[in-house]
Amino acid sequence: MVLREKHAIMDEMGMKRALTRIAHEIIEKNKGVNNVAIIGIRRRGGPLAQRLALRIEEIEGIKIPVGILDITLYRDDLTTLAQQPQVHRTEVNFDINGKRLVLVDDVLYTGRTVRAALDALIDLGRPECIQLAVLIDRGHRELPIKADFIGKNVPTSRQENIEVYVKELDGKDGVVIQEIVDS
Ligand SMILES: O=P(O)(O)OC[C@H]1O[C@H](OP(=O)(O)OP(=O)(O)O)[C@H](O)[C@@H]1O
Ligand SMILES: O=c1cc[nH]c(=O)[nH]1
Repeated sequence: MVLREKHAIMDEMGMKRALTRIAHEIIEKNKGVNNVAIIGIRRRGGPLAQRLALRIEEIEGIKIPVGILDITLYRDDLTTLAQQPQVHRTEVNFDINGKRLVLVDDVLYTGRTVRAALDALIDLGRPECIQLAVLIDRGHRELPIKADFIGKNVPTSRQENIEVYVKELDGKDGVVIQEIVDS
């Protein structure tokens, strides 16, 4: 896929502010964070989940459990993936039964990744509820999935791609919109 960068839609400060707002919204919606845990979807949902947990700890003074979910084996395009799927470890080292879970990802597009994540979570236990936080909602849903917490709504065409950069994996923070020149 050949991509041409069009413009930046969020810089480092914008990302920080969006995550701080989402942290406040999570606390408000759950009336505190006593029974709340955060789970990021690999890969970029992981660092975003860690940052949200840190922000919540700064605000509420409570350390909440954080996990990372690998959904590779639950994807509905597994049989059509060009390369062999790379399976990484799911790192959820706490009991999700009865927890109020916040699932975190960088981009929400068709909703298929979140669908797969829900499948993976249900295999781990029975949380009290699952909420969804995403940094970018770019529309074009193909499944009945909706985010509870959104950093930024970005209307896109299908000829575009959203790329989220996080310091932990990419050495910088930011979000850019790219044009798919050739698929
Ligand atoms: O709503 P969807 O249509 O499922 O799209 C959203 C997903 O797509 C991206 O992951 P991708 O599969 O591109 O892998 P990546 O995390 O390596 O970028 C992104 O990180 C989301 O997880
Ligand atoms: O634009 C998109 C669509 C899916 N996943 C991304 O990371 N970006």
